[in-house]
Amino acid sequence: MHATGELLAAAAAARLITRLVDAQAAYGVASVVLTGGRTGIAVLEQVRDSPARDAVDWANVEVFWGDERFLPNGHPDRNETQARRALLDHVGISPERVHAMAPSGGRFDDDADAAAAHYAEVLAATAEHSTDIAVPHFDVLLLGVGEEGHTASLFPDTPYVQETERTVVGVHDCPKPPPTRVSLTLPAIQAADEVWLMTTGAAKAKPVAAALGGAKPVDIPAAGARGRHRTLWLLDAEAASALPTGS
Ligand SMILES: O=C1O[C@H](COP(=O)(O)O)[C@@H](O)[C@H](O)[C@H]1O
Repeated sequence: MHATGELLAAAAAARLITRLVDAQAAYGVASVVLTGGRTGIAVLEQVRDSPARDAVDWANVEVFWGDERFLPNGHPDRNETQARRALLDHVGISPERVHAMAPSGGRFDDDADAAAAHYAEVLAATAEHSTDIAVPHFDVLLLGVGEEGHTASLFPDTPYVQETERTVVGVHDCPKPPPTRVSLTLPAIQAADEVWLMTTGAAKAKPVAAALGGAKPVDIPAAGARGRHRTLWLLDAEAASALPTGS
């Protein structure tokens, strides 16, 4: 737990740099799944501004997204646009290693389900053969948490959070704008080696306490986000304020 959101973002950025360096030492290429949201983007800005930033060989980082707001290419609210501005435009990423989810108005026009099916194919194309789910090896998958407990674009009490077959879904009628999104499903998220849930602010205290208190994913989707080897909650004091003392 960190005293402020700013400290949390700086600490998470330092962890992320280390995780990517370690993954590159082990495999040559590291892979990260990015999140949108205020905290997720603040972490990327901190990576950008870190003196340790170029300890990472950015040309050998595969970049994916956990969810996307289904908006036109370059829209300021797209998670991709924000991640590019915060970090990707500032480091020597290989364009072919950046796997963004499709925008609306392009190849798939307004069909978010088709965009999701295409992203599932992108993931399957480099899937690990050692697992039974068609996604690549993800070293670290970053997530935010919404006020009602959503994570990626999986909202409570929806069929999307209960999906067991598909790795990517088009998400409709979201309670938080924009209403149409594309999201990894919980099985895809759970295939990552490490899942880091990062959030700040008093409005997140209740969903954080519920998720860590054993809520069902259908009620609090963040409760279902777990990594194969590690699940890390990175919180500021306000977001941690409803947790039992000593946790
Ligand atoms: O819309 C989204 O919101 C969540 C949480 O965002 P925050 O601003 O409350 O931190 C984020 O995790 C997700 O990627 C994004 O699409």
